[in-house]
Amino acid sequence: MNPYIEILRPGNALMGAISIILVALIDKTISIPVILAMIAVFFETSAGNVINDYFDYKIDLINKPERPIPSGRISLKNGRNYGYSLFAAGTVCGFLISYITNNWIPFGIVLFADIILYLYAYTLKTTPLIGNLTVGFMTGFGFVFGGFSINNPNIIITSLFLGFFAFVMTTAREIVKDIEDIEGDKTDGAKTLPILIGEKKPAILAAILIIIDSALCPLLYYYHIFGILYLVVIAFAVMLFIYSAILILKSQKREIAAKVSKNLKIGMLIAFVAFIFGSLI
Ligand SMILES: CC(C)=CCC/C(C)=C/CC/C(C)=C/CC/C(C)=C/COC[C@H](O)COP(=O)(O)O
Ligand SMILES: CC(C)=CCC/C(C)=C/CC/C(C)=C/CC/C(C)=C/COP(=O)(O)OP(=O)(O)O
Ligand SMILES: [Mg+2]
Repeated sequence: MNPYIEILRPGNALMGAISIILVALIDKTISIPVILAMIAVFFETSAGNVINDYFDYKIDLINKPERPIPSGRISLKNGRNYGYSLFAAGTVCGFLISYITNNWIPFGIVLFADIILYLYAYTLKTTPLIGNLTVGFMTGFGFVFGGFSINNPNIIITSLFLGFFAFVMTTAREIVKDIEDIEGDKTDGAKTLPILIGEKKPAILAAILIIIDSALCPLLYYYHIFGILYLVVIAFAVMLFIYSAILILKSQKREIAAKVSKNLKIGMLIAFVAFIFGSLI
């Protein structure tokens, strides 16, 4: 794959863009602001990933040497400038949404995302739990950004609901990823939770977050945000989430953490499908 595409982590960027569609599906609208919001989140998620790899150069030489920057396929300078360009493109999209809708909250949200995603990569990532909460919050905030871009009060409230679930599950996955990356993070002096208090307690915290999200997700049906098909499909995601929670409680070995991280990502994708089916029936 072209390194300038690979470094975007296009799968994640697409997931971020799809989170906007999921909100728009509930409102059953597709508009220029919605399309611009999808593009904005794609660019902001991509920018966050690129600037993250720029600052993670030393860690990734150990943890992920095959990535574009540590492998030398993209120079540090080009990686930095590429990240800045993506932030600029996302910001322009945010400005256009606000200009079209005459509502300056979306533009404000994108400017906030520019700052937070840069700060995460530059420093927040190495602070215990704050880094995990930052990524979780920004992931959930993508849904809220979609709600404000549609600018319908009912949808804004629903987007907050969806954002909460994304926030909790992504935070849990970030903690699991820190357990997986503990060796590389140690070389960079990162103060992640597993480095500070060992792997067991972070594993318990991640499992609690996963179980909370899984226990509360039927509320999206109970409050009529999604129809009955949502319940049928989300059941498969919940089974995978619960299985992941049990796995990480039983063992915090790197390969188990990697497997749990992958399972949680798959569960998130199944949750996306549940949201889509739940919006239709
Ligand atoms: C129980 C329930 C309803 C859960 C909902 C979970 C849900 C829908 C989560 C949404 C996640 C989302 C919108 C992700 C978008 C982009 C993304 C993957 C953001 C976080 O990525 C950061 C991560 O560290 C990237 O690492 P990797 O995936 O290993 O490249
Ligand atoms: C609210 C708006 C306008 C956009 C939201 C944009 C979204 C969805 C952001 C989600 C959070 C995100 C993509 C963060 C990027 C930084 C990142 C890749 C975090 C994980 O990096 P590390 O902790 O270094 O782990 P790895 O690099 O090993 O994956
Ligand atoms: Mg990184």
